[in-house]
Amino acid sequence: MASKSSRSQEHIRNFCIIAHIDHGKSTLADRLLESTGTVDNRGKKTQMLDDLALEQQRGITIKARAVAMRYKRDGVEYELNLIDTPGHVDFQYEVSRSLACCEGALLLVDAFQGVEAQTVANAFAAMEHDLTIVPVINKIDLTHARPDEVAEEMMNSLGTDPDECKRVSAKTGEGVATLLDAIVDSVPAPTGDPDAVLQAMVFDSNYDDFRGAITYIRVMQGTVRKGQKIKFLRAGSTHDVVELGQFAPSRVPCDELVAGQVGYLICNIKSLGDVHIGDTISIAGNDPAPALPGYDRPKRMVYCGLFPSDGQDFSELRDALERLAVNDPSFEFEPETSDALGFGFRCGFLGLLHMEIVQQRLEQESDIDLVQTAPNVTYEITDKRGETKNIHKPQDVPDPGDIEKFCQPIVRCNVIVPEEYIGPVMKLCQERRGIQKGHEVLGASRAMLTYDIPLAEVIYDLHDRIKSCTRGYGTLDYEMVGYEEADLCRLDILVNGNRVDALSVVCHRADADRRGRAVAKKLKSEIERHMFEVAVQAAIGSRVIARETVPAMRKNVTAKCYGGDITRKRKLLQKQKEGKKRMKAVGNVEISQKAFMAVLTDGE
Ligand SMILES: Nc1nc2c(ncn2[C@@H]2O[C@H](COP(=O)(O)OP(=O)(O)OP(=O)(O)O)[C@@H](O)[C@H]2O)c(=O)[nH]1
Repeated sequence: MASKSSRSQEHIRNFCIIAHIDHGKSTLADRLLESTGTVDNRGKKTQMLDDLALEQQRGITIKARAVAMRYKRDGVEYELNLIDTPGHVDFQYEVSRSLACCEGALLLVDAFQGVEAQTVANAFAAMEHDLTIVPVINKIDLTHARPDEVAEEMMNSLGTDPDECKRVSAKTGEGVATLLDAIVDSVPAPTGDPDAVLQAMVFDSNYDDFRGAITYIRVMQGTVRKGQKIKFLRAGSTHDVVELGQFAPSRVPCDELVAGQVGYLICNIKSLGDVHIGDTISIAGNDPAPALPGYDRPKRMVYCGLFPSDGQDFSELRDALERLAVNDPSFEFEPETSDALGFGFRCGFLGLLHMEIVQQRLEQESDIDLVQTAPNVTYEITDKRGETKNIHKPQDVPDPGDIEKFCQPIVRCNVIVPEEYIGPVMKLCQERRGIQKGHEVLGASRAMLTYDIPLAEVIYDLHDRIKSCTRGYGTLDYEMVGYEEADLCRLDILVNGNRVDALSVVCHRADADRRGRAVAKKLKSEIERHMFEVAVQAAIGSRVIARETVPAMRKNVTAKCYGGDITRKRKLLQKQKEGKKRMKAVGNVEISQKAFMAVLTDGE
């Protein structure tokens, strides 16, 4: 039932929960919803803010969610707007848009794990948005909880006051009532003139099969009303407000949302592609409010090829990607043909986890068996004519003679490790061409190492290698810092002189010989013998740097059939014909899809 929301701003608090993965954001959100009576604990599903099937399956929060809670104290009713945000570095842009809609942040740290890489990254992001930070130590019910030490670590690494740290157990609910009072008393009320021209920030969106795009907004100034004509300033599109309201935690329509409030709009928008996170909403008429700062098109950091493992599923894969893009506009895809794998798509993702999640969702929601090529990054190349281009595919890199400047994306990595693993982690980062930028002691025999590392050296397996060389205790967080020139080259693979596009890679010139030899050796072992010698070469431009030879077949495979019964010969030739279907011809050489797979999916 629609209700007029006439909340005065002084009784509104907008805050989010930020933390390292698994430190308890979603569980604490459940407790806050319960303690304010927003949900009763009879009907609730745990982690009710994680509603994407994959979130519940993987136990991680992928999409931000907003919920309005009513909290009564001393006869006054407060509206507490909670935004639960993804903690993973891949979704940093969504975290920053959620922070921009809040005045406060609960900085949650596990009472046993202590400060981790994403704790630091998210705390710095909250400070950049001038949010009031409420330090919270969670899981104090754990046997090995060490809240005093963790409070010390937080002071050393984040400058928080140990006496200000709220100590809670999101599992048992201990300390949650005190935390609610701290939110009311510490987080400032929002400002903004409800009578000014409407200016609202889009901080999230999701797709409802019946109502289309649901746009999450924070009203910065003015008032948005049901039936009003509004404009998305960056997208340039205008829409009528069909429904608006808040989530508590399901949708509760109301007549208006005033400056300071967080809620949702429904405008019969059929595709999430028309809703851009970070966009500004204002009136559709003349003199709209100015666009809010901080809007940024999602930066795809990682690309890979996705191909149906069986050629017939191409159209199914296309339909599945289109369906997924409606609900997750942050990844992009375009058709690509590969002489190795046939028809497929080149996809761009926010990061490695995002790529994994999209691939899993595709395979779950459309049960297509996918082949994924090794992920790579976007390079910035300036040619001899001074023209700079972003290159997403290795085969599009120009020949060496036409390259003036070859730049690669660099990320700043924060690695938090127990002191005994500092040596192995430093060695690993140096092997990945990292430049050390910092070494901070965090107390409790832990340290934070900061390295600038090429993104191409991070995306494939640096996170796993850090986990394995620190027995799982190390944590990694990174953020883009820019592009830097490097001595890079395109390494090509030729079969009897014909370049195999799908096998071209970008690598450091110093690595090219090693990688060329390894790929040539692997491909040689996978290519079947022909009636002639097959030369497998690795080359940089016209310079061959490695060669392997597949010797010619010495005898005719059907020879042993002569004199044998005709059916056996026919069966053998039929088998050969079957085998041919899965072959890709490169010049006069036939290479099996298995051979390409062996090379394409290898991270080397
Ligand atoms: N013992 C104990 N376990 C907790 C507490 N809070 C959360 N947990 C557990 O810690 C794990 C992670 O909790 P989540 O709430 O999913 O953590 P999160 O930060 O939302 O994780 P992401 O959504 O992946 O970022 C779950 O198994 C929770 O049951 C607590 O106060 N005490």
